[in-house]
Amino acid sequence: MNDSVKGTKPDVTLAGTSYGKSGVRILRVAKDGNVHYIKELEVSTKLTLDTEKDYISGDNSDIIATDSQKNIVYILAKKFGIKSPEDFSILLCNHFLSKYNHVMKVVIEIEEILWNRISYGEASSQMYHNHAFVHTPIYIRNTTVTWNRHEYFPTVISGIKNLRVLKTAQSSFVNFVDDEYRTLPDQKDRIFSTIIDCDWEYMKIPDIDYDKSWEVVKHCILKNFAGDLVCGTPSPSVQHTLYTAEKEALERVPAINTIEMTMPNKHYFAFDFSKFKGLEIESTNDGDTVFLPLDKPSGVIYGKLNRKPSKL
Ligand SMILES: O=c1[nH]c(=O)c2[nH]c(=O)[nH]c2[nH]1
Repeated sequence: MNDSVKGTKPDVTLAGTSYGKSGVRILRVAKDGNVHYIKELEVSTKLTLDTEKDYISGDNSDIIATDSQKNIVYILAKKFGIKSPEDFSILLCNHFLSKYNHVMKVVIEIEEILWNRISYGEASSQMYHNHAFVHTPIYIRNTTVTWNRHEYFPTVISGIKNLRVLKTAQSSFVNFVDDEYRTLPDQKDRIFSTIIDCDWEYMKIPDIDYDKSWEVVKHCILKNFAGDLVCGTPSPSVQHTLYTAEKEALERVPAINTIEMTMPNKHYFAFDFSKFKGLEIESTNDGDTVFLPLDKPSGVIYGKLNRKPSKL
């Protein structure tokens, strides 16, 4: 037999462990008289213990069952409410670390399922329903909070996922490398469409208003993509638009340390009408026109911006 498959006992070391419950779905209703407020979350918990005996020798005596972890999510939500996904994650981390001395690390991941109050009426006299909501899955709000036992405060990462946007003006892409591989002409006026995933990490400080910060980052992304409501804002490339959005987010939310974003370039190419000889259809982007959405391939543009350490 070949040496590499002989039945010798390998010398091994357990290089990493964690265990928990994923897909813990919860809806919490808070009632202020007839006016109800809801939060729906999908939570995942992960614990790392200070022993490995559960893995190595089958001794379960230190295991906090994943079923118990799930129960803790419901009990803390009932007792303390859900202020924001980030605050609730911090609460859960804190609970696991303070209740169980042998828990060394907690990772809580949450995705929020977004509902808006049902409303009727004109914009100026909009009326909002007391207790009926409409699902608004136009993006996903997510967070990952990691707390190591010996750290004073956890690492809080917040994110927005699947934010799909499109604009029909103020996007160009010109002056890129012109060599034997290039077929793409300069595009002075193109469709710009992308599905944004963005994550940002906060400084390790308490009392951050996570809801407000999240809204500001979302606003920075949308504003740097779309610009002024009437005139828009020019985009010379996906790269530059991504950078300006991240830069404004760091300027406007001092508690954010670092921000990263992926903007796939979902291509929409002008349909080529030039082959239809007898139809006299203009084949330019001027005036009304028709585009071909291209599913694949798409460009993938990524950028991460860190705040420079202060010189103080
Ligand atoms: O904004 C863009 N950036 C690129 O890097 C690129 N590459 C490409 O083919 N089209 C585009 N558009």
